[in-house]
Amino acid sequence: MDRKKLEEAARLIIEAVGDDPGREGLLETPKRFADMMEEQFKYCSISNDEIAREFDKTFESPESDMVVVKDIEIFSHCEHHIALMYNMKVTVGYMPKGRVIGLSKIARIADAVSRRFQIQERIGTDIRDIMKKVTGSDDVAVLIDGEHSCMTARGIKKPGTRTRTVSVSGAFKKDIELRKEFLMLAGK
Ligand SMILES: Nc1nc2c(ncn2[C@@H]2O[C@H](COP(=O)(O)OP(=O)(O)OP(=O)(O)O)[C@@H](O)[C@H]2O)c(=O)[nH]1
Ligand SMILES: [Zn+2]
Repeated sequence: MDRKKLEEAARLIIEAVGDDPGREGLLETPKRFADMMEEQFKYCSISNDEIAREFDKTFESPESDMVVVKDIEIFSHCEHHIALMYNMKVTVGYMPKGRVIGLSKIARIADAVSRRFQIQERIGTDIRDIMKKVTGSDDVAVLIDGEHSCMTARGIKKPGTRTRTVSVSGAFKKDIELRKEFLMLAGK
């Protein structure tokens, strides 16, 4: 990431809104802003294939049906306003095909794809597609429930409004009973 540009951008924003980047309280703000951007947008230039390789660790497992990891808390930034998406809970389900992924890796994948300019729908499809690559299973379902500050704190200002999105593939798309079972286990 280009830290110099990030620091310059922060200075320009401070000036543009009419404050003084030279006053004491703001002196270190460009550096802090660059730190924050590096942290929160770490995966902007890292592809889904690379994320899949980073978290590609699976274990042999006896035959099992659905695995569901529920309520993984994430946050992200909408690509339209760079506003915060917050109080987001991600639930991921899949049908293992002989090997299972370490549970923490599912949360790591959800966390990684959130560190980009995003829309909620794409967070879901990114997680689904990476899960397919890592587990070798086509049967993956992702449910996300979240709040968008661009809708709750600015613009139309409707606090409490939540958005739910579902991204499914394979058997979860074809088999309505399986999809219902996932939503039941997801507890929504
Ligand atoms: N589908 C989708 N839309 C999103 C997401 N995050 C933000 N948006 C929407 O992106 C849209 C951008 O609309 P524009 O009309 O270009 O921007 P705007 O004039 O600031 O819109 P308002 O929010 O209505 O004031 C808004 O309707 C946002 O609510 C998301 O994750 N998914
Ligand atoms: Zn927005």
